[in-house]
Amino acid sequence: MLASKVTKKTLRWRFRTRPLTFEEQFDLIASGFSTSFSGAKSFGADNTSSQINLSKDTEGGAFQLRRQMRRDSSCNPLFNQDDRVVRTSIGSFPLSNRYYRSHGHLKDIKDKFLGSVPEVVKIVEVGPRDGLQNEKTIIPTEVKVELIRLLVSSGLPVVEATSFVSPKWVPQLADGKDVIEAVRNLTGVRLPVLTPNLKGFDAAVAAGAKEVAIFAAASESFSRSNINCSIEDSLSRYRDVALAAKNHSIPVRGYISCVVGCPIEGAVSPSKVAYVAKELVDMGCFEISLGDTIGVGTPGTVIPMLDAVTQVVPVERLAVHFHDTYGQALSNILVSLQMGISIVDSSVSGLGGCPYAKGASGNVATEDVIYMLNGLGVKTNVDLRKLLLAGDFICKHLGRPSGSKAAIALSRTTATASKL
Ligand SMILES: CC(C)(COP(=O)([O-])OP(=O)([O-])OC[C@H]1O[C@@H](n2cnc3c(N)ncnc32)[C@H](O)[C@@H]1OP(=O)([O-])[O-])[C@@H](O)C(=O)NCCC(=O)NCCSC(=O)C[C@@](C)(O)CC(=O)[O-]
Repeated sequence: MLASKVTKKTLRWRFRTRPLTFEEQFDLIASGFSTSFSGAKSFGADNTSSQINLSKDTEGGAFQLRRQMRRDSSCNPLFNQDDRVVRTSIGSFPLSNRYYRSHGHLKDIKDKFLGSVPEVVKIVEVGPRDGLQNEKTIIPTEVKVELIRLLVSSGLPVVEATSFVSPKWVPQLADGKDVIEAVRNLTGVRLPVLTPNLKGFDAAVAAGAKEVAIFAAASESFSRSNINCSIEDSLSRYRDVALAAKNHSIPVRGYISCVVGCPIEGAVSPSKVAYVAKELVDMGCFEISLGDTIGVGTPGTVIPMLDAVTQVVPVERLAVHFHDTYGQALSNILVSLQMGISIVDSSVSGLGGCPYAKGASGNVATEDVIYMLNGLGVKTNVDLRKLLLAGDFICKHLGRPSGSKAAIALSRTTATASKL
């Protein structure tokens, strides 16, 4: 054991010859050594190095050992970080992705216990639309545009930018045209917008939108409260939108709200969801996002719903869209992945809710989803560090803490680590 006979000299020797192992690092902490990280190194995974400062109050007083240590990706994640730090309003984030990575043998275990969790998941960021549509105050257009830019720069492949709905119904997104005009030339990302009818579709295309989304519901009452018409009327309206989109070669995504529960009707039958999903696919939607609008679902209700929908729509064309009202979103996402879903909607900092679903709290936070997927070794292309900055940016603007537990914990963990 390292801890029992540790001296300044032996520590120096060990640090010089090789990085400390996982167990040795924990031994050090257990034996009363303090650790902190400092220094500044270049970007890039291969040539970064970390400086670990160790100190211990011994009989002879405190001594410090400072040593440059090559970064070792197999090390304990507590130490597995480079030392660039970003300071934000809610704390300091290490610039490295600070999370507990899966180890090499995970694949076997995953195969055994996690079923068909995909290797790559596409995240559809809905914060600028689903998140901001629910804010009490109107967010300035420049802030929305900057949020989208920050989200895009984090590597998110799809960022739902805004809506072209009636400004009387959703005044928060009345500036959809200005937002799209400002971001339409961003490259390497898809920026869909919500369009409830042909009027919205025409306005979106005129502003430069290259992808649209239509939104139906599996609950009659919710359809009337959200878009002021029955499910059948909405489908007929959406057929017109889908046809117009086809003529413009514009891809259409389809949403279904209330896939497990409705704020007015209660439980929603899986067969109803499957029916609407099939109709949306038949009219030309390339992807269907299944929304638990009021976040009441648990794996117990999500599994039968997905089972019914996957009978009529290929699983690779399905996305899940969970709100975290009851704290069930991540477990619902995990079971969805196990059932073969590989597209997940989420919202930075857990922004959101639906203005026509009373009590619907925020969407699952993108940071929390990425943290979980990173832990599972699932690729997303999203840089968690940059995502944290986007979340910090919007939370600062809104003047409230992040709704992402991972974002809050990462800032706290860093603060604690530097005090150890
Ligand atoms: C669907 C309508 C328009 C029907 O609204 P309506 O009042 O029944 O329609 P209307 O045709 O009688 O139009 C009323 C007025 O709105 C105008 N109008 C009509 N259409 C548009 C348009 N596209 N853009 C701009 N203006 C429009 C129209 O021109 C008219 O203006 P006026 O003559 O009175 O001056 C309305 O109910 C509406 O905009 N609803 C949108 C509601 C909404 O955005 N909800 C949130 C998004 S859904 C969601 O969040 C759930 C989801 C997707 O995230 C998944 C989940 O979580 O479950």
